[in-house]
Parts: sequence; C-alpha cells; structure tokens
Amino acid sequence: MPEPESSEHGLTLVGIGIIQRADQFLIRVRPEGTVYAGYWEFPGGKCEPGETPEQTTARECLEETGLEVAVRKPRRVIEHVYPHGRVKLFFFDCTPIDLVVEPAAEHGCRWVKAEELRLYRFPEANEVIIEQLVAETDDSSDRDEFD
Ligand SMILES: Nc1nc2c([nH]c(=O)n2[C@H]2C[C@H](O)[C@@H](COP(=O)(O)OP(=O)(O)OP(=O)(O)O)O2)c(=O)[nH]1
Repeated sequence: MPEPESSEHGLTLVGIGIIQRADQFLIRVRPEGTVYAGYWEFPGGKCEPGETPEQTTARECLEETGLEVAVRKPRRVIEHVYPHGRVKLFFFDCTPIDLVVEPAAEHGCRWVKAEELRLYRFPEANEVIIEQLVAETDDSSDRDEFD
C-alpha cells in the first residue's frame, strides 16, 4: 500500500500558521484531550491525505481561530522527535484576509507581540521560531532608530 501523503516514513506532517497583524501574532491554547494540552501554539494541525502543508495551514487556521488567512510565505521546516512521535512542522507566514474580524472567544486565542511570545509555554520545537520572530522585531526597531 502506498504511504499516505500525510505521513512520511513515520513522520507526521503538520501545517502551522504564523498569523501576523501589525506587530502581533495570533496564538491559542491547546485544548484538553490533546497532546500538550494547556500549552500555547500557533494555529495548525496534521496534514490530511492529499493535502499540501499550505492547504492544511489555511484549513486549520480557519477551524481553530475562525479567521480566513492568506498563506503567504514558507518560514521554516522543523523536524522534531516528541515522546508521542516524530513530526515535521511546516511553518508559514500568514495574514488575516479581514484585518478587523477577531477570533471567536471559544477558540482561546490571543494576539501577542514577538517578545511576549517568550512568556508563554509552547511545545519545545517552537523555540527556534519564537527566537527568530523576536530577532526580526529587534532588527526592525534598530532600523527605525537609524532611519
Ligand atoms: N498546531 C501546532 N502544532 C504544533 C506546534 N508546535 C508543535 O510542536 N506542534 C506539534 C504538536 C503536535 O505533535 C502536532 C500537531 O498536532 P495537533 O494535535 O495540533 O493536530 P490536529 O489539530 O490535526 O489534531 P487532531 O485533529 O489529530 O486532534 O504538531 C504549533 O505551534 N502549532
């Protein structure tokens, strides 16, 4: 039987949206009954068979936040081994299609600035992404000073 497209040799493929609006990023708390329940995450989830990571990201962002997003640019791919399995995380930079609509309260979402991301507990594979977002914000504020 051919390998389903949603997994690669035991790796679970995951599409994740880094949704940015102005200088803030959208995060959500992982629900009860999931691995890492109570941790914070960027909206995303496992790729379904036949789905590209970009498609997964758009679908999961809508399901998990209620926001339609434009999946703009691949940011980074990270493979990580958790006790629950091996994952390949495809992070994409995204923007909300409608800049005024807010996520519905039941989704447990929050908009936070890059440096505030460090105050939240994320699954460990996210650390490199968070440091990248913080560094990019620092770079742009340095530039502003000297412009
Ligand atoms: N959504 C998301 N998942 C992440 C992040 N960082 C990280 O390591 N992961 C891992 C945790 C899980 O092993 C995997 C995502 O699985 P998930 O449980 O969220 O997927 P899903 O929504 O499709 O879940 P389900 O329908 O199977 O319950 O990716 C992140 O920032 N966002």
